[in-house]
Amino acid sequence: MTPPNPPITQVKICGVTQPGQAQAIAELGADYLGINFWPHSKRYLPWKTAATWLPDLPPTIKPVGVFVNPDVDLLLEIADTGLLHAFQLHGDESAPFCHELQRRGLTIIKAFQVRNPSTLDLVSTFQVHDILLDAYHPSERGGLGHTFPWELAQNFRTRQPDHALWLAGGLTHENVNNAVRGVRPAVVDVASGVEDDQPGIKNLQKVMLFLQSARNP
Ligand SMILES: O=C(O)c1ccccc1N[C@@H]1O[C@H](COP(=O)(O)O)[C@@H](O)[C@H]1O
Repeated sequence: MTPPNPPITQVKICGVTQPGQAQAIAELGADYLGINFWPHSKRYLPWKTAATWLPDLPPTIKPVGVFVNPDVDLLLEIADTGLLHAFQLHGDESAPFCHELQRRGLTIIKAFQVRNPSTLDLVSTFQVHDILLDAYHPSERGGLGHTFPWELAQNFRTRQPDHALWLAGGLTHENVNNAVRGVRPAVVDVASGVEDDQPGIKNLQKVMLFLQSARNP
């Protein structure tokens, strides 16, 4: 379980598609590696492909699968392999759906797009320890590089201190410093902010700068 208040904010680099880049990101010291298993994502990687190289990653980096409205049987099949540390859900998954997966032993990170303060009321109906807050978009599911008002994330931290807050949405090496100082999330999560113009291909220099800025706020 992710500690709600780690001494240093942890970092997740998300939407990695190449094993060589995954290795390099692990060596740079990222805490979590996100792989996107949603077929409509620009960063999609089929599970069967990821499963061939996930076992080669060093144990210092924890692989997280990103899903949108996944099929339960697929999740359980993947969970049985033991190759993923956690399941990040970016769709309309209900509270009972998440609770049932947790009952079956899966670690769930439930993502919410923060539209306004009432989003946080919805979050409080989920008994899920790890909560990810991302920017709102009327039709897209994530990975867009948009920020949202971080005061709302700060309010969430104050109101729900026992949750591990994962902060996402438009983070870059230039703004993550302020985000960490202002919000004090357990984890910061970035996809597009460490890329140039090819989704799924990371700029390792940006990854390094992001790690430095997140850890030295
Ligand atoms: O990255 C994607 O393509 C994606 C698609 C569908 C759901 C989530 C996705 N990524 C997650 O979106 C947020 C924000 O990403 P960004 O840094 O603003 O590009 C992050 O949690 C990613 O893991």
